Amino acid sequence: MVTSVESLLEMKNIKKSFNQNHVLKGIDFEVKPGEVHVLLGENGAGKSTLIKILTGAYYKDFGEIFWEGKPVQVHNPVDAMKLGIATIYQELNVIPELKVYENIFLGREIKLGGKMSLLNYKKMRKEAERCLELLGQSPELADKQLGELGIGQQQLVEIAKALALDAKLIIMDEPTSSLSSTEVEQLYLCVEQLKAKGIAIVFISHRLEEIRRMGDRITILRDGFKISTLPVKTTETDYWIELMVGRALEEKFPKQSFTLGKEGFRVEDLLVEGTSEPVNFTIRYGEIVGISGLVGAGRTELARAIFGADKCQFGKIFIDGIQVQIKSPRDAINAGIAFITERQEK
Ligand SMILES: Nc1ncnc2c1ncn2[C@@H]1O[C@H](COP(=O)(O)OP(=O)(O)OP(=O)(O)O)[C@@H](O)[C@H]1O
Repeated sequence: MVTSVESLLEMKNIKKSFNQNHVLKGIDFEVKPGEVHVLLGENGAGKSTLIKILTGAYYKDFGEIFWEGKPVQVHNPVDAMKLGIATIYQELNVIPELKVYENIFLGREIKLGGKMSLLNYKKMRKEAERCLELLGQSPELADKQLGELGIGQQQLVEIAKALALDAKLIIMDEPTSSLSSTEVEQLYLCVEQLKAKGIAIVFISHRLEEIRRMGDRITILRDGFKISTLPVKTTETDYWIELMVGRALEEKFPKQSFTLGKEGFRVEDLLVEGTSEPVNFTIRYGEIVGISGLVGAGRTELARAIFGADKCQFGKIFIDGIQVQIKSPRDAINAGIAFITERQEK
């Protein structure tokens, strides 16, 4: 008989409610060593709640968790850490003023022993170098001050921290949302190295090309139910989306012919706090204009300034060719501008 690869993690029939809100309604989720397992679902599908149960931030109402085939209880983050579960959050948990190796051992410093409890810097540095090398990084990185590194490298330091803890499963929650394209490539390479060492990765992402490139299997959640677990390579992206949203996709982008109207909105030399370059753009009636940039590039600040929620330092706004003064959201609403904000974190 051919036996399948043993599971690293099995979550069975996991249920969780917050008061009357049944968020997880009996989820099964399995991860094998050395695989990248993607969790996909619309906002509110229950991905974060499932992960928080796994990492000990929440406790399940019902269900079982098996780790390397044995039943386990994860009551708190320390339980998860002891099993070998590490999480890389979007907001990195690092101290810029410290060196890379000090960050890697933050809170778990290696002591020299003896009464003075002095720290064993040499050992920490050496161990940090080993973890960085496992990720394909230069060992010299261990001695750099963390604040001098870009976000991508800081994230790799978080992953090195997970390795120093002997993590067997690393959870990455939207890890590429703050990274430049070069940094994303570096993360892909690092994930390959982790996989080669048998470390499993649970990857939460909405970016379908990224899932296609990195994922081995994908589990799709919808409204607190597990809809399906599929191999990434042999299934179509449209099929994942259908399962995620719960309907067929014939109408994804219905063909339309459309003529754009005249200019309705114009921004001239708008200088927003925190950005160095003034912004200029126009929007015609019937047109959708996207504002793109990495996290921290000033996208939200620009939208807030246009809506009068933040002060802009300089610049002009025109509606139908007439300059308007927007000093508050009330001014913006009176001028016919509405603002749908990004989702508030709970
Ligand atoms: N601490 C909490 N108290 C009450 N309700 C909560 C809590 N945490 C999550 N929820 C609710 O659980 C549901 C699932 O949320 P969850 O964050 O797990 O979804 P998600 O799939 O991770 O979504 P997203 O992609 O937006 O992060 C939502 O309706 C949310 O409002």
